[in-house]
Amino acid sequence: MANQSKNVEAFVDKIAQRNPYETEFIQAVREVAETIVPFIEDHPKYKESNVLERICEPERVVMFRVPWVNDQGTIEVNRGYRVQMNSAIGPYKGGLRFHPSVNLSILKFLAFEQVFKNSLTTLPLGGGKGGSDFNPKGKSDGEVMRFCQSFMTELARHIGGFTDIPAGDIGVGAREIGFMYGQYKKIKNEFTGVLTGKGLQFGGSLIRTEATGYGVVYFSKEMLETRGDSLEGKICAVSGSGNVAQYTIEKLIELGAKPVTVSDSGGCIYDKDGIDTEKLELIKKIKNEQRGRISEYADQIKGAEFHKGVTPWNIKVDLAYPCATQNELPEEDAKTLIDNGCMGVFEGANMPTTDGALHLIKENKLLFSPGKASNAGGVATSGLEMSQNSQRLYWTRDEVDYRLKMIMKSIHENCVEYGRIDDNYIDYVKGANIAGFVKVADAMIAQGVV
Ligand SMILES: NC(=O)C1=CN([C@@H]2O[C@H](COP(=O)(O)OP(=O)(O)OC[C@H]3O[C@@H](n4cnc5c(N)ncnc54)[C@H](OP(=O)(O)O)[C@@H]3O)[C@@H](O)[C@H]2O)C=CC1
Ligand SMILES: O=C(O)CCC(=O)C(=O)O
Repeated sequence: MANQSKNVEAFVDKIAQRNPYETEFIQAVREVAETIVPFIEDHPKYKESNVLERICEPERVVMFRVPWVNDQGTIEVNRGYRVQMNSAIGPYKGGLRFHPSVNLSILKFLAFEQVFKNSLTTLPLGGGKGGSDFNPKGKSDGEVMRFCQSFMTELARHIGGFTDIPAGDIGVGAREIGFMYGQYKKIKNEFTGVLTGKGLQFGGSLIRTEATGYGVVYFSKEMLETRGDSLEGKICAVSGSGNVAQYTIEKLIELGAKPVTVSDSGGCIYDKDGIDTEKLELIKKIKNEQRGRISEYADQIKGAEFHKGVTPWNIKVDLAYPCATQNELPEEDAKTLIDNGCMGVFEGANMPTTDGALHLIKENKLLFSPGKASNAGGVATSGLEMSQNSQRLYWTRDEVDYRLKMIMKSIHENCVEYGRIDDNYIDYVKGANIAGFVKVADAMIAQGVV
C-alpha cells in the first residue's frame, strides 16, 4: 500500500514538474494516477510501454490570436486554443469553452478527461478540447458572431471531419456552433460534419441538446438500482442553470424525482416546492433566450429563495448533481451533504468535486460517479450525430434516445466490472479510469511508439 502511494506520488511529481502551475491538469492526472498506477503495477505491458506518461502529454497544442471588432468599432484580442490530446482510437473529439477563466491548464485537464470519457462511450472517438478566454456574457449577437468567425478562421486549419470534431461546452451553445459552422463552411467550401451540436436544419441530431443531462440521470438511475433504490421521490440539488443543469432537471422531473435548486455564478435558487416542468420552462427562458441571471427566478416564483454568492450544497437533499463547473464542490460542502444524509453525488460537470471532497465522499461510501462516466452521454450523442452525418440520414428522437440509454447502461456495466471493491461498494472512479484506460492504452501499444 505504502509502495503504491509512493509510486503514485512519483508519477504525479514527474507530470507536475513538466507542467508547472497547471493546477487543474495536475489534479485530473492525480485522480487518474491514484487508480491507474496500481493497475499498471499488476499489468507489466502497460509499464513497459510507458503508456500512461504518453497519455499525459498532448499530441499537439495549438494557441492562436483571435482579433475581433466590438460594437464600438474597437479591436479586441482574445486567445484561442485547441488541445489535441489523443487520437489512438479515433479523431480528436471534445468541446470548445468560451469563458474568461479559460487557460491552458483548464483545457488540458478537460482534454485529458475527454480521452477516458470518449473511450468509455464505446464509440471510436479520440480526445481533445479547446476554447478561448472570450466572455460571451453581455456581448451582442453581432459581437459573438464576429468573435466566432475570427476564432474559426484559424481553427479551421487544424480540424476536419476525420481529424478533429469540436462541439459545445461552457459558453458555447447552438448560437456559437451555428456561427462557427457557417465560417468553416465558407473557408473550406464543403458541407461536412466538422462540428457537433449543429442546428437540426444543417446536420444536427435530435437529443444532442438534451443528451448530457439526460445521460447523467440515466446513469444515476443505474447506480441507485445497484442498491435496490430508485429516483422516485428523491429530493435533488442541481447546480448550474445552463445546458447540462436544465436537462438534468428535465429528466429528474420525468423520472419522479424532485429537484429543488439551480444556480449560476451569482448564487443559488432554493425552491422547496420543487422545480416542475413549467418552472423549468422559465429557467430556459431566463438563461437561453434572455441570457439573464438565475436570481430572476425568485422574482417570479412564489416561495422560491435566492441565496446570493452561495452554492446549493448546504440544502438537505437525497441526491446531488453538480452541473456547473470544475471544483464547485469543495470538501466542506461534501461534509455538509454527508451530514445532511445525502446518498449520492453524480457529476454532470467535468471535475466539479475537489480532490478532498472526492476522498471524503468515497470514505463515507456514498454513491459517486465521476463526470467522465456520468456526463459521457453528451459526447456519445455527438458520436451519433457524426454517424448520421456520414450516412446522410436523420434518426428519430426515440432512436437516438434509445441508443443514448444503451450507451449509458454499457458505461455503467464497464464501471461495475472494473470498479467493484466488494459486495457492498463499487468505486466508479476506479471503474471509469481503468475501463477508459485499457482501450486507449491497448490501441497505443498496437500502434507502436508514436
Ligand atoms: N454541454 C455539454 O454537452 C457538456 C458539458 N459538460 C460540462 O458541464 C458543465 C456545464 O456545461 P454547460 O451546461 O454546457 O455550460 P453552460 O454554459 O450552458 O452553463 C454553465 C453553467 O454553469 C455556471 N457556472 C459557470 N462557471 C461558474 C462558476 N465559476 N461558479 C458557479 N457557476 C458557474 C454558469 O453560470 P453563469 O451563467 O453565471 O456563468 C451556468 O449556469 C461544464 O463543466 C462542462 O464542461 C460535460 C459534458 C458535456
Ligand atoms: O460533444 C462533444 O464532442 C464534447 C462534449 C464535451 O465537451 C464533454 O464531454 O465535456
